[in-house]
Amino acid sequence: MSVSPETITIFTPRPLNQYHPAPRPLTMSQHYLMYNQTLIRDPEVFEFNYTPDAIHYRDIQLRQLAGALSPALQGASPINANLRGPPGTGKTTCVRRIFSELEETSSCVVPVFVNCESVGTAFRVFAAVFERLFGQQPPLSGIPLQRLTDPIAAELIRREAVLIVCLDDANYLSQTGQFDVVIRSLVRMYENYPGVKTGVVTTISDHSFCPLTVLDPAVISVWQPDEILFSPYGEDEVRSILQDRIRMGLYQGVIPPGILDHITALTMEAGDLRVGIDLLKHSVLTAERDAHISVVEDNVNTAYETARGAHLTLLIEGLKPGPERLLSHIIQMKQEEQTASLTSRILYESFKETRDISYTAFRSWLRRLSDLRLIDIRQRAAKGNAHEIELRFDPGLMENCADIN
Ligand SMILES: Nc1ncnc2c1ncn2[C@@H]1O[C@H](COP(=O)(O)OP(=O)(O)OP(=O)(O)O)[C@@H](O)[C@H]1O
Repeated sequence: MSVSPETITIFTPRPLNQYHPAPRPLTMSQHYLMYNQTLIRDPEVFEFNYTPDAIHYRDIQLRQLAGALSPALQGASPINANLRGPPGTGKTTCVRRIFSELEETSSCVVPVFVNCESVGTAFRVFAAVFERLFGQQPPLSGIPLQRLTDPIAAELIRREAVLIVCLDDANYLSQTGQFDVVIRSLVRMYENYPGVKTGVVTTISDHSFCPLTVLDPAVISVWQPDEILFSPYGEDEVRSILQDRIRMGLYQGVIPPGILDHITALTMEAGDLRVGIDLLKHSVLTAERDAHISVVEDNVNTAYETARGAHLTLLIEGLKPGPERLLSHIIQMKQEEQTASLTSRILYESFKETRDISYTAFRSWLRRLSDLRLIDIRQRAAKGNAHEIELRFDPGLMENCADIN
């Protein structure tokens, strides 16, 4: 929420220019902030679930998603959509935007957003739908799913409404073995409850997760989603998105151009826009703490250490047990310096001694670690198919963040 001059009180942050009384000559003390000054105009802008007004570089994807869901506005079943792309490429942001437009446009569309990382079962998915429709949690847990789907279907029919559920980070449902049952229960609802219309939007950032391998053919034939692809942002795109956040969230001049370049470079290195947004926030807080009126490189570097650790911990915690064990193995080999250069073949041979694993599964776990930018896989020049494996961060730091071994 932005601060307007009318709402300023003694306890609310004031724009910087109100702290510089014009008549007094400039002194060194005016280059430093008072205890209650802030460089942040709108803290909301840096919250992780903030939906920006302008979603740049995603016009095509927004149109595709809107096109798939728009039949719901006429009371018809929407087309299911599957949004795929690496973390931080704007999938969730695009869904939230289209969902809020649907809600503004029609009361006969009920969009429900479910974060599958925290909601891992069909029961909890339908409990979220129940809560959205009735404004309260279902009375019981541990009851048959039908005790939820019956009232949900009746309410949808009563309202003549179309239900659209977004399963954000849907790949997590496969960890609990619930992907098939959740998709099946949603897309085939019309069979048990004639007249009910539903649509499903899935977002998937795990490159190695292929829904078709875990879905029953009978579910696949009804699900049939439009595939919407989200490619990683280039450096100029990252800079411009961050620039936009700066304009919305900070006072003018707080991030000098050279500092934005530095933050952009670090964001590209981390491979996730979230790191850049987090860096902006933490660099500014560090600058405030040091009583600067603009961010300096040291503030960014200090903030980067914190942001990088937090980001790494989140990434590693989100891994499935298989890739996590493989990462742990790579860290161990790197720390023990068993080999000057670690090729995928050497790694496979060594990892295979610890567990029975096919080369195909190994390659897919390796690819997952690379997609998350935890490792680099580089083709070795003039060495046929040999690939070299590098950790993207210091092994000690990775071990600390993951607490794995
Ligand atoms: N095109 C964009 N314009 C402005 N902000 C963006 C854009 N794309 C992403 N963001 C911001 O980057 C952050 C991460 O985006 P988002 O959560 O949508 O990514 P995601 O692809 O869903 O990631 P994940 O797969 O990890 O869930 C959010 O703060 C979001 O506001």
